[in-house]
Amino acid sequence: MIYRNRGSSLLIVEHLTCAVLQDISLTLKDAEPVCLSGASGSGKTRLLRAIADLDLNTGKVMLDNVVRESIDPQSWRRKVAYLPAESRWWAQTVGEHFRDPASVPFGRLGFDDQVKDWKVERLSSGERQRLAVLRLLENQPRVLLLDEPTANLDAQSTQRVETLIGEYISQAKAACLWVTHAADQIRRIARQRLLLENSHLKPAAVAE
Ligand SMILES: Nc1ncnc2c1ncn2[C@@H]1O[C@H](COP(=O)(O)OP(=O)(O)OP(=O)(O)O)[C@@H](O)[C@H]1O
Repeated sequence: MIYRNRGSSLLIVEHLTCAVLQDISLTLKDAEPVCLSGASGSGKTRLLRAIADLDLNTGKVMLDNVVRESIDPQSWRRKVAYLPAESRWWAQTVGEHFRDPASVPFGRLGFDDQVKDWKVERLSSGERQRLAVLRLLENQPRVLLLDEPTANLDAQSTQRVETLIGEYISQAKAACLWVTHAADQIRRIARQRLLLENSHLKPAAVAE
């Protein structure tokens, strides 16, 4: 991945509290992906969902120094975008889930352009995962909250996703919090690593 500059603080979370986490603070800088790890059930998904304001939570969250409360919830969720581990699909065909399918770089994640005519019901879990990444990026988020985005992918697809997201983060000067357990992936992509343990977030070494 190519990272041009050292980033500046883009998303600031202070004293975030939700159903399963208390008093979590963190800062995400632009163009500096942060990997988040932690045991199963430690609250990684809950943390991402709380930052995206998808679950009830309290605390101060700021994007570009603007507090979350002053941005309407729909815009907030577009700017601070959560990619769930299992994506949701509601229309019949893939293309219907994109605003402008003709401009989506399907080829970057190994699809040809006919994929937009595919029925959603035929998609494998890995195809869903790759298409969900493209759908997320189409909204040009400022912050990417990624919940194990390559969990179902082979090595080549994983590399394609890492490269596409890395380029997006660099070019758009976006921030990224990426949940992963894979040590090799953390070494490839992380500028910083956080570990969620006993409801506390602590820094961890990128290479172990
Ligand atoms: N709405 C909720 N209210 C209360 N507890 C919840 C709620 N949703 C999930 N939990 C519990 O909170 C804990 C953290 O869940 P979460 O999904 O964030 O874990 P995780 O770290 O993402 O785990 P995994 O790596 O297995 O996906 C779990 O014990 C889960 O059962």
